[in-house]
Amino acid sequence: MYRLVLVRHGESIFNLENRFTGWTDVDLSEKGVTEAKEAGKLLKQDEFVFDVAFTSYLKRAIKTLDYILEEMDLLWIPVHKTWQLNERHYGALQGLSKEATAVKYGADQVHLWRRGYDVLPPALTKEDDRYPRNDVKYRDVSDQFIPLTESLKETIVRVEDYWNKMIIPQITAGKRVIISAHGNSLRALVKYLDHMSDEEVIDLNIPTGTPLVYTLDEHFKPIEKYYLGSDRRTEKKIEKVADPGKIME
Ligand SMILES: O=C(O)[C@@H](CO)OP(=O)(O)O
Repeated sequence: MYRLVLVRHGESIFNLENRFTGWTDVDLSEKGVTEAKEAGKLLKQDEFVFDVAFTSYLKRAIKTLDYILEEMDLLWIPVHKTWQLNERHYGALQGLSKEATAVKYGADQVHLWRRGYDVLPPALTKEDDRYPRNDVKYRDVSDQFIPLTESLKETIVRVEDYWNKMIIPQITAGKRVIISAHGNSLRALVKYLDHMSDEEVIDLNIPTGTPLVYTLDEHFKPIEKYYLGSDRRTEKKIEKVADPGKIME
């Protein structure tokens, strides 16, 4: 049996402003920092220990992990960073207000873009400043993997590939693993681990800064899964992610 902890970064500046984020490299808000530290405290209180950590190339996830590891006095453990755990790329929606987009295109369309399994948000052009090829972080990533937009289905392909090639070998070697990532890259991983259907994943929303603890059998089949901390708070956070600015009303 293995234990695995997944955590979505604490609230970011774009979460606070209710804007589409994707690969935009925004920082944590003040509340996000507090959430990350609280996640670390909860993990320490419940006597979790990690041998290795994985995160994305985006600072909101990296910093969340750092705050957690600092609380646990584990800043020394190896941390693997990868673009493959980045948030789902939101194409030309990145930076736009979710509320204004819902007013312009309708709440149903925005819901489809946000939660439709194989729905692609409008794509960037290669001339756009937001095109990740222009960002030094991705200089070693080959062109075929640099997105102009991404569906959850496509996000799953890169997350699943990294999980199988890089994370599973660590877990089977007996390492205790924590993964700090993003709302949709974690939806991708949870869908894969839980064998969720394409329909079920539409209603899956991952709360910010809340450790999700998995117990997996030797074939990586989940036996148990729960969020650390108060159920009520987690519920409220999930509701907020499902409907950030009450845009579906
Ligand atoms: O904007 C984003 O990148 C994500 C996560 O913050 O938002 P959503 O929950 O709308 O997919």
